Amino acid sequence: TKVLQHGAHRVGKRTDAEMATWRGYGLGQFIHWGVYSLFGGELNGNYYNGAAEWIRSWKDMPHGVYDSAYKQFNPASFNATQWAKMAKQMGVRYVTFTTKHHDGFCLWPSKYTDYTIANSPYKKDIVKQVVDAYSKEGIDVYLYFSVMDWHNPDWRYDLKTKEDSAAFERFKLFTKNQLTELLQQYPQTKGLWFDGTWDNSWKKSGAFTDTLEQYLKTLHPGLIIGSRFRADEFGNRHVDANGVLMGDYEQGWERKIPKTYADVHGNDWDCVMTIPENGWGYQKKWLGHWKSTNEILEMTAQCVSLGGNFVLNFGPRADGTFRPEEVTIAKEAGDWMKINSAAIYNCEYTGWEKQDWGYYTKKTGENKVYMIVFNVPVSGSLKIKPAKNTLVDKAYLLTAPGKNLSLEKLDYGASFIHVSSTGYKQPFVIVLETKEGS
Ligand SMILES: C#C[C@@H]1N[C@@H](C)[C@@H](O)[C@H]1O
Repeated sequence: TKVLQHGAHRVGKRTDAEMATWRGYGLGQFIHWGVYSLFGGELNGNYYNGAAEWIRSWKDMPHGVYDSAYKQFNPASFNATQWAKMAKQMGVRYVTFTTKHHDGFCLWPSKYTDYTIANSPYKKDIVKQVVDAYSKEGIDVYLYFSVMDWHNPDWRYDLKTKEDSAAFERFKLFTKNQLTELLQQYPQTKGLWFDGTWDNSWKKSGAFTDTLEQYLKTLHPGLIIGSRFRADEFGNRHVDANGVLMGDYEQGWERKIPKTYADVHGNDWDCVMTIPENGWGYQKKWLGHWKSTNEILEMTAQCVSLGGNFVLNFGPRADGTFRPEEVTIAKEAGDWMKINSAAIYNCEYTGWEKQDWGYYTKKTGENKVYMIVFNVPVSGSLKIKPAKNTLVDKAYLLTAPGKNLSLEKLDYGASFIHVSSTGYKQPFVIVLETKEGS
C-alpha cells in the first residue's frame, strides 16, 4: 500500500450513532427542483433527449434564455409541508434536496452570488422551508450540492494555465463559503450529497477536498458525506490509490444496483434512482419506460437485502406540484410500507443463499429473517437455505403471525415453504424465526 496524505482516513464503516441511523433508513427520497423545472426538458416544442436538469447544456438552448429564466421562477403552489407529508406517507426516512444543481442557481439566499431564489419573483428561502417541513415530519434532511457550477465565471473544467489556477482558487473559496452558510443556516442538516465532482479541476484538488471535508465535519460534527466528494493526491475518486473508500458510504450507485454482496466491498452504500429511465428534474414527457410501484418496491428490497438503502427521485414541476404518477407511486409504496416496513427499516444483509422468489433481510440482533417474496413459482414451493448453524423454528406471513406455514425439510439443509401458487397482486413478507443449531 502507498502512504497517502489525502487518501481515506478510515478503513471500514463508521461506527457512530449518526451513521447507524443512516444505515437503517432503508428508503429515502431525492428531490430535484430548480430553474430547469421551468423547461421540463422542452424548448419551443422541441424535446431535449438528455436528462431534463441538464437542458442548459443542450445545443438548442441559448444560455441567455436559460440564465434569465429564473425571473419566471415563482412556485405559487409550493407547499413544503405537503411535500413532507407525502414523503412521510410514503415511508421515506431521509430526503436529499437540491440546494444548487450544475446550473448554479441557489434555492437559498446565498450571500456569495446574486443567482439565487432571493432575486426571483418568489424571493423566499426554499431550502429553509424544505429543511423545516421535513424535519418536522421526522424525516432527516441531506443537502445536494453541485460543485460544478456553470454560472460561476471562476468554474474550470481543467487547470491548464496560471489564469485557470487563479480563477479556481477563487472558486474553491466560493464553494467553501457556500457550504459554510448552508451548514450554519440549516443546522438540522444531517449530511451533504455532492455531485459535479468528476472534472480534472476537482480531481487535481485532492488536498483541498480533504481539508475541506475535515473542515465541514469539524463545523458540523456527525456530518455524513459520501464518496463522490473527495479525490486523493493522485486524482482517484471514490476509492483512493490503495482501493480504500474515501467517504462515509459508497455514493457511486446512481441508477444502478449492485448484483451481489461482493459488489459493495463491505461499505455502506445507497442507490439513487429515477422513476423514468433517466432524468432527475421535471420532464414534461417521460420518454421510455417508467417504473411501477412493484418495480420500485423490488429495488428497495434488493438494496436493503444487500446492506444498502434505496432513494427514489421525484422531480416536481416549476409550480411546486408533483405529477400524478409520482403521487400515485408515493401512495402505493407507502401503503405497502405501512404493512411491511419491518422487513425494510433497520434491516441488513443476511448472508443466506439468494433464491429466485425474492430477497432476505434481517434486523441486527433479532432471531428473525424476513423473506420479501416477489416471484412465487408455479409449484408454490419457496426454497430456503439458511446460513450455516442456523435453524428455522417456524415460518409465518408477517400479516398472519399466528398461522404457521408448512416447512418441508429437504437435503443439504434446505427446506420448502409451500404457499398458494397464484393470486398475488403485490410482494408479501414471510417471517422465519431462527435459532442457532445445525
Ligand atoms: C450526471 C448527473 C447528475 N447526478 C444525478 C444525481 C442528477 O443530479 C444528475 O443531473
